[in-house]
Amino acid sequence: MTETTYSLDNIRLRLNKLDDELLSLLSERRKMSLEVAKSKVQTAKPVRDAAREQQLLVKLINAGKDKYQLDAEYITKLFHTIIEDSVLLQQAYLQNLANPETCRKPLARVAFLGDKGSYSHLASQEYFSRKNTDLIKLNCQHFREIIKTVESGHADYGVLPIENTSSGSINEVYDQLQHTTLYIVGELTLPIEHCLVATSETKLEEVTTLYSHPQPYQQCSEFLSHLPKINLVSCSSTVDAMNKVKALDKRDTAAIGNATTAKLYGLQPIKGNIANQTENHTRFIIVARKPVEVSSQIPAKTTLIMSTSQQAGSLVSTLLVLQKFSINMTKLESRPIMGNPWEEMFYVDLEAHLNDENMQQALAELTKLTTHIKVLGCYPSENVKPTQVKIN
Ligand SMILES: O=C(O)C(=O)C[C@]1(C(=O)O)C=C[C@@H](O)C=C1
Repeated sequence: MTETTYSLDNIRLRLNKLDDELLSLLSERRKMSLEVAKSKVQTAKPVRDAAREQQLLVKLINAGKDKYQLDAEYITKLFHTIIEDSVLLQQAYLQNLANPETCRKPLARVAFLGDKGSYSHLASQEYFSRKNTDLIKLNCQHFREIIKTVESGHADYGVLPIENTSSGSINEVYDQLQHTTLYIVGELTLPIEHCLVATSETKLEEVTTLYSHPQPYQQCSEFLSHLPKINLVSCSSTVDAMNKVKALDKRDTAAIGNATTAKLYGLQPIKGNIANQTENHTRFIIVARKPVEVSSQIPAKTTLIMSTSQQAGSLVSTLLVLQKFSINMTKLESRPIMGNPWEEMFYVDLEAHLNDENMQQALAELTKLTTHIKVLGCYPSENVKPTQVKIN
């Protein structure tokens, strides 16, 4: 019996061709998503249609099982990504129609923390590429500088990390929002994949000095607790940390950062996946001098900042208003008010359009119950929650 010979070169050529066909089909699907968006402009239907997504996923899972021997989990994961892309594309189209002024700008000056390759830079690139906008990058050394650069008109937008799934809220950013005249106009969640990075010769056991921004350091605290002898040197950003490690070129020195960025700065990952949680994500907010209009066809978030009187139950009474108007709160954060010891400012993220009737009524009631209240912004929710399907 003759054995089949498998030529790797030949298989790779066939794979290349097939992958190219997949790309072409994905591009075709994107064009259709845009046609759907145009049809939804005419019919005023919401972008998201959970029933249609259910139907689609069930049909695909069954076809995968019966016709193609593809398992349900694989198909679900793949199509959650495809549908997320379709939703975000449609949202971007509708947002451009709702904001013709900004839509006409193919270039935006964007202020963010750190240099090329910092997580804030990656977030800025992803956010603005979805909007088909090229960036003029304005690197900043700290959060206050980002806010000031936008407030003064030197930048159109600022990108700020606001919370992380491992280390929680970024207090410094919340404190900056207390006094700014800027509005939140968008959000983006970025997966953060921390590695220990160093020069190519460095071994993990040799590392005694770690350069890091405090945030990644906190997010990797469990891994770092197993390296008790390590000394931390605090840096202004992950890129700053990598630059310093590269310049020192010492075998006992490492930084925390992203593997792709490390290569950009001549370093290598020596240990991957070092964050406390495998699902390590950071949510960024985008700030600008003018608020945005949010299309009523897409899910929106509204962020409020408020302070209540120092009486028992005063915070509870504000939360009851949200319950009364069926408004879902996705985050509540409290921060001290500078100069007023023991007084707190509350930041509230709501799943609501500012212009909705129930939101307006809730706002009117909240205004009576609070000593200070301000809308920090109403913006498209870019967190596309995957539709769950029951697989038998
Ligand atoms: O069919 C629609 O209504 C679409 O918007 C398209 C689509 C998809 O990409 O398949 C995207 C979002 C909806 O939630 C459902 C399906």
